[in-house]
Amino acid sequence: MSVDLSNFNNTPAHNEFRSDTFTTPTVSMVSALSKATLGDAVYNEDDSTTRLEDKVAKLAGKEAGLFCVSGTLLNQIALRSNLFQPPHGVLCDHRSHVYIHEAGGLPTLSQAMVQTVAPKNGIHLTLKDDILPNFVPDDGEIHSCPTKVISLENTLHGMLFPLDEIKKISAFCKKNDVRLHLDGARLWNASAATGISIAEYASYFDSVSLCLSKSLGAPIGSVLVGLNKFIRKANHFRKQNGGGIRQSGLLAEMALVAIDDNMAKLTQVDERAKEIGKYCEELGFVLEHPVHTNFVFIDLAASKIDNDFFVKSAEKHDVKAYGSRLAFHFQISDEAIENLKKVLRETAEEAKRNPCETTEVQKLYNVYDSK
Ligand SMILES: Cc1ncc(COP(=O)(O)O)c(C=O)c1O
Ligand SMILES: C[C@@H](O)[C@H](N)C(=O)O
Repeated sequence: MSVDLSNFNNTPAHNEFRSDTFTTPTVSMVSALSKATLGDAVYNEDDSTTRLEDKVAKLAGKEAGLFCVSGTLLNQIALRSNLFQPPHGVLCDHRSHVYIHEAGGLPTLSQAMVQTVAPKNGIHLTLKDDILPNFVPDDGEIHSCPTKVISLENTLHGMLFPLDEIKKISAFCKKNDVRLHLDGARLWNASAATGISIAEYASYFDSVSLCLSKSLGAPIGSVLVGLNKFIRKANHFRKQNGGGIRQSGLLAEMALVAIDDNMAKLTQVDERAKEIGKYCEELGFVLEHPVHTNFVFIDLAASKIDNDFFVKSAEKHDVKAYGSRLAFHFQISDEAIENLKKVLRETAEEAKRNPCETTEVQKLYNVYDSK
């Protein structure tokens, strides 16, 4: 029976700059469904799922992997599995996804206090300037909440976390009985940009979550990697939170193709982001930080940009974009890049004509606008 899969070539993500989470399954991913096994993964009886978990664990040099439907669930069960007895704190960058975008999961699921730090260098946390001044030792001081996990993110807002700093923080954690977690939703991007392997990065962490549904293009899923004992406990918390998946082989086979097909496309995507970052600066825009990988963050206030004007111009030129962030991925078309440049030019002209002084925080999306 031949099935017409050509629809999967017409991705709605061709003009999508809101996020790389909008990437859609390719024909090769959907074709792989025919290979999927149909075991019940809650009983650990699905071969396709096991193959995916083993593949990612091997790539990361870890003993085991756990497939989950989202990076948010993985981060939260990973952090919970690294925590034991409250009072306990999780120290992270003030922009971290585990703090900003996971709906208060840490205080809810882990009863943890989040100790956020704004890095002095504006790019990434350092042991000396950021962690040491804010770390709370577990020294018996009954007024304090000891830091028991440090959670890093690489990339964070598309920015690379330097390996030499990771090494320093990891050594500190080991010396002070603190767990180290990496939100590696885009560690694929970091590895492609630096040439440092996933395993090298992961070797400094107790746990790493890796998303398959962003820059790699799988429709659903992330994999958590760590020691066998840790993954067994994380699986327990996954089930507790309704994350057990039955016939996940269908999703796993698409994710396996995503890894094999799309890792090689990441550096080309970064080049496009850097091209647009440079174009923004040539137009007189101020960027929030350098473009390291697949994100451009425009400082709307410093650039005097009226975000409403930007969004309306984007709509006019068939570009999906909002706010200060432009995300790049392998499914964006050349035409969309040219249309984005038109939007940026128009917005720059408007910012010169009518400099915008409001600094309204742009929501990533407004739930009242969606279904
Ligand atoms: C850095 C980072 N971590 C975790 C997540 C969560 O992944 P998910 O959207 O699959 O819950 C995201 C966003 O998707 C992210 O950008
Ligand atoms: C919004 C956030 O959860 C998502 N990870 C994104 O980067 O678009």
